[in-house]
Formats: sequence, C-alpha cells, structure tokens
Amino acid sequence: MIPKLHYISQGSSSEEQLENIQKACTSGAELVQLRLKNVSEKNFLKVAEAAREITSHFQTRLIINDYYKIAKEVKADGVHLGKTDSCPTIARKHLYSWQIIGGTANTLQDCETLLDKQINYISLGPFRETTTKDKLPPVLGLNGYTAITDVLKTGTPILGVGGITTEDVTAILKTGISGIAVSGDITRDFSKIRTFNQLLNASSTAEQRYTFE
Ligand SMILES: Cc1ncc(COP(=O)(O)OP(=O)(O)O)c(N)n1
Ligand SMILES: Cc1ncsc1CCOP(=O)(O)O
Ligand SMILES: [Mg+2]
Repeated sequence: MIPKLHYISQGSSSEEQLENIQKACTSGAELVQLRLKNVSEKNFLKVAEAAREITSHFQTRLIINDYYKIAKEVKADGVHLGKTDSCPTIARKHLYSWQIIGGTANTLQDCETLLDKQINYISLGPFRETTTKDKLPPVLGLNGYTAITDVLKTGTPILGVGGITTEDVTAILKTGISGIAVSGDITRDFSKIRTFNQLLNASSTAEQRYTFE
C-alpha cells in the first residue's frame, strides 16, 4: 500500500535537507521523497545514501525524485518522475521489481498516459499556487480534482500536490483524491505531520511508534 502522506524534502544545503528528513522521520512520516535540485548527480547520490540510512532507521519509505538509477543504487522504495523526466516504462525495466514509480499529472490526459505506463501512484496538481516549485501549470483546485477523478475511475492512488495545508485535507479527500504530497506546510512545522496523518486516517505504524517508543 502507498502511504497517504508524502513529505517532499526541502532545504538550501545537503545538511539542511538531511536534517529535515530526520525531523520528518521522528515526527511520524511514513514516506519521504528526496527532492534536491541544482546539485550534481554525484552529490545527489551522496545525499540519497545518507537519506536511505536515516529513513531505514525509522522504517520510513524513501522515494527519490527524478533519478531512477540512484533510486536503484541506494535501494530506495521508489522514484518519482515528472513529465520531463525519464519515461516510467524505461525506469521500470531498470528498477527492482519491488520498487514503485510515481508520476506527475496536471491534466486528465496526463493521468491516462501514466496509467498506460503502469505507474504505482499519480501525483495530480498543482492544487494551488506554491513557491516550492517554479513554472507551475494552472491550478486545479477542488473543482479540477473532482472533474478528473469523476472520469478516471482507477484503483491507482491519486495524490494531491501543491500548496496543500492541513486545512485543505478534508475537502480534498471528498473529491476522490486518496492522499497528499506536502513540502512547505510540513517543513515550516514538522508537528503538522501528526495532524495530516490524523486527517488522512493514515499511518498506523507512525502512531505505534509514538505510543511505544
Ligand atoms: C509527489 C510529487 N508530485 C509532483 C512532483 C513534481 O515532479 P516534477 O513535475 O518532475 O517536478 P520536480 O519535483 O522534479 O521539480 C514531485 N516531485 N513529487
Ligand atoms: C514538487 C511540486 N510539484 C508540484 S507542486 C510541488 C510543490 C509541493 O510543495 P508545497 O507543498 O510546498 O507546495
Ligand atoms: Mg522531476
């Protein structure tokens, strides 16, 4: 099962990225996506190795953004690929059979294309404007989500992404979206992970970690 909450990492240095990943893990994140821009592949690999070590310690799943070869090398749980990244079909041939592939969609057509490529989850957005990513396509909002999920009727999980805060979760879930990917709202306050998990009715393992540690 794909966790309902994905924390997309951020940080202005490798150290800050890793600190944020550790904070996400200790705050109960079930899945972290390592998203690190403007570094060489060699440096990305180093950070990915460290992120794998941290996430493994907490039994938190790790998704690598953009680089499927690095996802294989560090034995991450999977890779996230956008529309201008490698094709999921090519990544699938390279990855271990147990590794998952997520894809970005901004339209119904994108979702259908990804489903044909047998991805494991779709991330549909942006829900609203956000400063975390440049050059965003038009926002979908609740109406856009409803319009797309009404037509799609798929068993593949569809996550919402883009400017999502705890206040949006209940309404988003009513549109047929089954999970969310969040960066800014969590990085500003890692205790929000617990609130997100409660709102999503997610993360029984994270709750157990809270109870028994
Ligand atoms: C969960 C999730 N959803 C969307 C994205 C965006 O991917 P992409 O369009 O490839 O853009 P970059 O993140 O690579 O800038 C994502 N990373 N994760
Ligand atoms: C990576 C990405 N892709 C579409 S929106 C987005 C950013 C999500 O971050 P935030 O939750 O801070 O808006
Ligand atoms: Mg990408």
